[in-house]
Amino acid sequence: MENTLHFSATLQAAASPVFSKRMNKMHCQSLRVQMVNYNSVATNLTLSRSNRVLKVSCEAASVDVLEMNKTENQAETQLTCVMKFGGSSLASAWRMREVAELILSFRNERPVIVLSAMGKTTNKLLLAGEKAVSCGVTNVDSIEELSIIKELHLRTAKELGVDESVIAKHLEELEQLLKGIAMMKELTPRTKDYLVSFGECMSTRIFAAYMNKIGAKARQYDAFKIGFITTDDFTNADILELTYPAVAQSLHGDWIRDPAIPIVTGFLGKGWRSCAITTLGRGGSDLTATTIGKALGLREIQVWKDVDGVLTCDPNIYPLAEPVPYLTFDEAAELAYFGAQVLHPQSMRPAREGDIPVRVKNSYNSNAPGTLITRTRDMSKAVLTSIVLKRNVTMLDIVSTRMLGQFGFLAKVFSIFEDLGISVDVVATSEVSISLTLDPSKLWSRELIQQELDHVVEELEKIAVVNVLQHRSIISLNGNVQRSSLILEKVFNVLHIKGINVQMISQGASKVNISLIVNDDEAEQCVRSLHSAFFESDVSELDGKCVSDNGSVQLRSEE
Ligand SMILES: Nc1ncnc2c1ncn2[C@@H]1O[C@H](COP(=O)(O)OP(=O)(O)O)[C@@H](O)[C@H]1O
Ligand SMILES: N[C@@H](CC(=O)OP(=O)(O)O)C(=O)O
Repeated sequence: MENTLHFSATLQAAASPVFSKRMNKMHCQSLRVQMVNYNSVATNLTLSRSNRVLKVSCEAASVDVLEMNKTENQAETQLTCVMKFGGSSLASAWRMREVAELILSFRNERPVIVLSAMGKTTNKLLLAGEKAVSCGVTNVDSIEELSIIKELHLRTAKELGVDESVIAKHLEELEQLLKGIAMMKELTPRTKDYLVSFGECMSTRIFAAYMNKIGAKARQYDAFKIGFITTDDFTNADILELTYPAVAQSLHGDWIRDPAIPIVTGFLGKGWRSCAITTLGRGGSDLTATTIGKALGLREIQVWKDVDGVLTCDPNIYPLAEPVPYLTFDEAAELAYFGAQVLHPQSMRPAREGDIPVRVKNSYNSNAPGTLITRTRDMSKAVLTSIVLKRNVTMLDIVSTRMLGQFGFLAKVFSIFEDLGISVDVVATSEVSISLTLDPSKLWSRELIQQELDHVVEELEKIAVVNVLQHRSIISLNGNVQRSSLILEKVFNVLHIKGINVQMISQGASKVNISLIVNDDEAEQCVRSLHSAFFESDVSELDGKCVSDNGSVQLRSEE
């Protein structure tokens, strides 16, 4: 019945709703799939992607086979994984060398590489842009950040033995752009995106040239030229569905025709109406990586950082933070959403949709196991997984001016936020009042603009008394909410001893998160104490004990 010839085929899935549906069900969004067993074009296709055989009997009579090549070696016809390296992994020529070595050490992988800008280049480009607004055209040459960016990239190219010409045009264009900004005396979100794109465009060009120089055939890609189609929300664009088939076609098509390691710019896209360069929000290269993973139906997505994986809390707040070995997509999304800088908040979505494991690894310590993020994990022993702090949050206490028993109050409040396009983070309600925090992450600066805040308050005051409380922090406790009583008991023990007053508390419907709102100036100390209580002691032993001033657990004093 089935023969075992291996074919690489390009299928026009859009032509067949039945087939598209099946492909979605298999989490195989890629239009290019590998047919392992093949009966006829019209019936009973059995498909596989990389090592996983996805046996699907498909009666898709209208599948169009656009292209079919018989391949002798099935193993080499597909890219296998995506490896993303952030700015922290790529800060210098030395780091680029190490990263190249690391990539090549995975002999059995055929990876797609996604790179961010080198080191702190994105921040420097933004600063240069801000200075250009007010410095005058003739002074653009002397903007310090421009000189630092030029020097870093030229020195890196030189140290790697790569011809400077690979970035010369970009450096020239960058200076022209800054002169344009100086002339216009304004830096719009659209211009900001064009400005920061130079970081990724240059890092990928230097790296691809270096890989070729050392004999590893590589091909550079600008994401905005290979089908990363986004909304036109400059500085925080969303990836559109069209992206998946387009990116799969570009990368897989080139790979089949002429295999070379793809080196893709992270963070960047192309606005579907404007056709201008957009960015996916700070840290957006993680999202580029997971998008490629889903588009190509890859086996694994690796994000390489400068820490041993996702940690139990931000190591900048508490250096004793430890790696979390396993997370679910939902847990990782929650902790990213609540401010853990280690992952982009939207990046888990494509991985979850494609059911592709994400591994967070340390490019400075590749032997560390890192964190594996998958659809499900064993939660039987999990209590608290991580603690995340989001600072400088604005909280609103909104009390209805009407009597008890009035209906429609909540609906009115939320319709005001909807109308003003402001999203709300944490909410707690009673019948006549609502406390909530406003989500600053939609905005480039991650801070709510005062004008917007004034506008919200003005609208809310038509129906309520509003108290604005600024400089608050959200401490988000991610873990097994099935054990919320145990978690809360320990939390309140710690906070009571520390004399910290919780101003609001919310247990999300997501069942992985409990959020506490405290004053900004108490928040870090609070995280440290909670970390000591939960991670530096055996939680099963915590019953009957409490947490001392330094956060360690001891017997209750009255016992
Ligand atoms: N819970 C956490 N786990 C790991 N890292 C965290 C966490 N919270 C904050 N971080 C910070 O995130 C950094 C890694 O993220 P990022 O700077 O975006 O890396 P990259 O530039 O390599 O993508 C770490 O160096 C660490 O300081
Ligand atoms: N360079 C961009 C995109 C990015 O993802 O960077 P990183 O991977 O270094 O966080 C930024 O700084 O936001």
